[in-house]
Amino acid sequence: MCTQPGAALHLHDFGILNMDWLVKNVTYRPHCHFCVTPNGTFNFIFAHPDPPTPVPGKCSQWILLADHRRGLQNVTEFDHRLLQAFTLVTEDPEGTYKDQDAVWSKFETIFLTISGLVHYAPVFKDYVLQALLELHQDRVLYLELRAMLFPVYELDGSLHDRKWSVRTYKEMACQFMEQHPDFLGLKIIYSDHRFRSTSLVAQSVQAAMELRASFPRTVAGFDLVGREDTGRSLYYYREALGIPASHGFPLPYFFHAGETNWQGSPVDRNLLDALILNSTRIGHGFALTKHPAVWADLWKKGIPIEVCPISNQVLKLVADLRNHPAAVLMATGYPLVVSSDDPAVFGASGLSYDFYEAFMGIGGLEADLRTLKQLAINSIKYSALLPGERKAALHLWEQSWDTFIAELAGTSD
Ligand SMILES: O=c1[nH]cnc2c1ncn2[C@@H]1O[C@H](CO)[C@@H](O)[C@H]1O
Repeated sequence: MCTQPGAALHLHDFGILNMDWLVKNVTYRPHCHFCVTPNGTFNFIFAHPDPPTPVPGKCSQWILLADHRRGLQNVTEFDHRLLQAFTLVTEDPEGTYKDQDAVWSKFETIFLTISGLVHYAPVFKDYVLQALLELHQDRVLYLELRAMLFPVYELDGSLHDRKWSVRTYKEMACQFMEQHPDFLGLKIIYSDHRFRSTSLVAQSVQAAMELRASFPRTVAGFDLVGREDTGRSLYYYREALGIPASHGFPLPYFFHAGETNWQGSPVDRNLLDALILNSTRIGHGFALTKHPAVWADLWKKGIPIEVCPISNQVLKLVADLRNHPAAVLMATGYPLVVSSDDPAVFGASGLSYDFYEAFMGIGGLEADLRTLKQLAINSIKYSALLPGERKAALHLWEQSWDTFIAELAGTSD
């Protein structure tokens, strides 16, 4: 199914582009080294002439990948091993990931593993362009990216700061838009991990305010990411998250909240704090139906839930999509947007697969073209686009929807 999904509002920086590209393109570039950690996972670095010595006990000596491949009998098998290290895909998911701890552990390891590849400046730029291409081919017209903005490095080890990364995201998006006038760019939701100390999160909130002030059209706001069940609650960070308001600085929040199967824990209570902290949208909001009062209040304020069906299945929040809480939300008319979270890590791509799942599994037997249309319109309506940008996006989307319908009518003749 290649519909007109509109905007992708819930995506994470380096989980969006097919991991095959990292294996086949990036690891074949010159000066790519790898080492192996005591747990058997890979680390990568691009460096010339020599990479810095790894911290003893943390990783083996660096090995130049080109040399390593030259010495191998079966390069395809090695590349397959790399690909397996970059995704959650396995032939035996139930056996491989016995519980949520197992799947989340590998999930976080993947982001660490690919970090040395994607944070190398030339790769970083190409990643953005390639990812936009993949999403654009899937007819996504605009995206909002949760990005951690870790330092990006050059071959000589010099580092770029967050501002450089935001500027580069912006430049790459502009470059892409010049070649694809039917694409409307991206915005960044700067994100920190919910495992960090309160003082570090306070620093990140301040950094978010500075970034938002410097790039008001590119930086949409701030979020806290990472596994909620084992991470810290929004309440835990209340002082840090109160900093913008205490300065009279309107920093929009886009919180992950209630991405849990539990009820009555600080984790599902994140929904309450997301409401109190005026979150613009809620990521996942899986626990929402267990909190009718919060549900009603969020609804009154028009706060949409970002639903990521494949992510919820892979990370084991839902066994049967037909019982996804979003089915209840959709049946009641609660505003939803569908997104794909980290499609590359899940072995999917773009946004279509999640639209398909939402349509087939969550929408029920009466889901039809109107469902798809509403979801796409929601993705533009609830985006962080400015009013003028939103109007343009809606106009562009309507044109592509009309073409899509005409094509559909044509094929059924
Ligand atoms: O579905 C999700 N829920 C919570 N955190 C996530 C999800 N997907 C990705 N990340 C977080 O984003 C970081 C990479 O930018 C990952 O390290 C992971 O913690």
